[in-house]
Amino acid sequence: MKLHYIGENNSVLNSFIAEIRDKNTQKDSLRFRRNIERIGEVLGYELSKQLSYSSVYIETPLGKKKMQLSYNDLVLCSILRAGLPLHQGLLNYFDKAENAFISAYRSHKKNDEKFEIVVEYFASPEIENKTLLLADPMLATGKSLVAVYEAIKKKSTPKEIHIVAVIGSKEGVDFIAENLPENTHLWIAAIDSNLNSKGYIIPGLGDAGDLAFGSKL
Ligand SMILES: O=P(O)(O)OC[C@H]1O[C@H](OP(=O)(O)OP(=O)(O)O)[C@H](O)[C@@H]1O
Ligand SMILES: O=c1cc[nH]c(=O)[nH]1
Ligand SMILES: [Mg+2]
Repeated sequence: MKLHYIGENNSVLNSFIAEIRDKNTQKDSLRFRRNIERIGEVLGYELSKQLSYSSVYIETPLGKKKMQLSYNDLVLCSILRAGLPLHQGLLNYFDKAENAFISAYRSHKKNDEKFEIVVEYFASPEIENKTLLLADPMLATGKSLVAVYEAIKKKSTPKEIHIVAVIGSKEGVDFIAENLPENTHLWIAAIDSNLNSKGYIIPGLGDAGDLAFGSKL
């Protein structure tokens, strides 16, 4: 897996990350969602530099200009719920991409901190031999992304995979590197050192799905 740690260098990206982490600013859920969307736009722009390009002539009212345009068949697949604002940010830039949605949630046994990932809903166009962009803001243990990849693999094999994540843990990054194919790229804005006993990223930001859409039962 090739790691692209975009937040490692100073840029405006880190002011969006600071706002989604900040316990006061993140109370504004509209701003939280919009910041995740803006991070999707920045990561999408960086990712676009790795796509395949060919020459195309564009006719202006006054002449012709040869330009390099990407020709990948993109499928943008996001993991519900927290993936939705990140999906919108990516779609703002990759406006011709096809779209897929998949659900993944943590299922806990009673009074147990251990959990397994349940993947249920999967609505997708054909992914075979296409460029798959898999979006989820949080990469904690990495189990959701791997479970989602296994579910997708049962149906089709993408040509290449680009994971787009906002905040990850070192452990989660290592886990997906071990369990996803070699031609996978990870585009990530921030990597934190720790996970707590409940599998939350420390310091992270809390629960991205709840911050974007409210708490669930
Ligand atoms: O790397 P992992 O340990 O698998 O954890 C990361 C997952 O947890 C979050 O989803 P969550 O289960 O909270 O669902 P939600 O988006 O509905 O809140 C997040 O959006 C990831 O999908
Ligand atoms: O830190 C975490 C871990 C999982 N899901 C989140 O939203 N945050
Ligand atoms: Mg959540």
